[in-house]
Amino acid sequence: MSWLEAQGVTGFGRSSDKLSIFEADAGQRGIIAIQDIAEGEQLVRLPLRLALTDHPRDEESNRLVYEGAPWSVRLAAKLLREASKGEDSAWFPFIQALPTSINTPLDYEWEVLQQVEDPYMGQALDSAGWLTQDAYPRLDPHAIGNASREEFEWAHQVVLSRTFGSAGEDGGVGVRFLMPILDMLNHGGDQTPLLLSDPPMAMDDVRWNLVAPDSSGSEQDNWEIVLTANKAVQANDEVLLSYGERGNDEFFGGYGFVPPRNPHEEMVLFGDTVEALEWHHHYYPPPNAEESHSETSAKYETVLETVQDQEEAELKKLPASIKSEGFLQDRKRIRIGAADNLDGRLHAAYEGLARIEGRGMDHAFWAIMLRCLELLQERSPILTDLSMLADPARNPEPHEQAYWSTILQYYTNAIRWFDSSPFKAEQDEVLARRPQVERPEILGAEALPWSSQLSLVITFRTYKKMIAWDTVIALAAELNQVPLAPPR
Ligand SMILES: C[S@@+](CC[C@H](N)C(=O)[O-])C[C@H]1O[C@@H](n2cnc3c(N)ncnc32)[C@H](O)[C@@H]1O
Repeated sequence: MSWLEAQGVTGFGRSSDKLSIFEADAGQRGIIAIQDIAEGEQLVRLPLRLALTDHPRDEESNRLVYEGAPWSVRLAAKLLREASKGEDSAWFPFIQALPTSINTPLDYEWEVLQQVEDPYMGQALDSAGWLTQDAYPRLDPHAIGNASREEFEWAHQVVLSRTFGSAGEDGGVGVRFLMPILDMLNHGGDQTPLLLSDPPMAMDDVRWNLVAPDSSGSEQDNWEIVLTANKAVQANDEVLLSYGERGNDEFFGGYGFVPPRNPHEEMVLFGDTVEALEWHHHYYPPPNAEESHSETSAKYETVLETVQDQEEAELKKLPASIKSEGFLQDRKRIRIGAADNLDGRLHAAYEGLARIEGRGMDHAFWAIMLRCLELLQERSPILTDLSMLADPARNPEPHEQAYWSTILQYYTNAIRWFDSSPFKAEQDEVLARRPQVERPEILGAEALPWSSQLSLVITFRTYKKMIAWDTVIALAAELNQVPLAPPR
């Protein structure tokens, strides 16, 4: 704390200040209000020079770290160089306060990770693991303060779970940084009361801003990070910061937690538009059986070109600095979100085909519903997951258990409702057109010992299934074949 004061931090560490660090279960820390806070109050000012930063023009990193290294590797290397200086590092007290172990899925048992069931999350975890494997041997020992592989893995996870980014001039990320105190704030994002499609409430209490010297009003000739209350906070309440409006993959993969009832959660339906069209062709062969192969290809090409032209036009509008290989790859993915949020490209592609093939204009909705049902069929049943989450022997926390019990009831009714609707038989018939694929035998989650890791994995995969079922139900309602929504 005296280090913070010496560095010019105000609003934190003295008995008169309104915020303090608290320690919760399993060594997790957070920030708590120790006095009532009013909305709009400026709470903490942190000089920017306190931050450990990375940006593309950082000369030291450009000299020491291999070309093309991602920002996370550059910042992890910088952290390790400082750590190797011990007490001589200007960041010694900050480094001392970092968690010694960071529990993200990268460290999970293999059996537990098999239960994720989402191939895209699986791929993301593989690439994150591969990135550290690949980076370590490429780093000169000087670049990482002679750190061991384990130390590099630790630093990389620290960076992935604690870095902030400032907005760049072109709309991308400018400077990425690790900042004492700011990095002690836990995430509170948007949260819905029950279903992911319900209206959300913002759970964050504070925001941070980068303030230039002349506009800050402070006497210091320094850029500062200023933490301000978004709303009134009562003494003894935890103070939360939103890490951003993102789907659960980023929270789970990078930070190792799954935010409850996140309205920004998404599920990938296809890797890209080409895959979506191939899938369509398998399930919905041309209505005219006489059609030649080249005629069919020409139709699909036309639709693909139209969608790709739109994609390119959208991409041109985005700042160059965000268009990394990973970003472009990710953008190709076709997702569904909560609240009936369909990817426009998928709808356009299926509607385009329906028009050319003379199918009903509802066809796109039927096809997207079918894809959700297929993905649900490929995974373990949602009701089994919900029964585990609602089981007091597994999930002793009363609020969570009560929530999952209500959700179990809702989806039990919803699935019963769907099964008795006209959609069920029609969609089963189409699904039967495709030969069943042999799937590897994976032990059911019920057979594994319950643990906090397994609980997170089951929670993660359940939210995906909720999104898929919500889409099925929303599309069924849209198609208006059934008069009532499932009872709540
Ligand atoms: C920026 S740090 C926040 C401080 C951290 N709790 C600590 O003890 O140092 C981010 C990490 O905090 C934890 N965390 C943050 N928000 C959380 C949340 N809403 N639920 C559970 N864990 C959270 C996760 O372990 C995450 O990787």
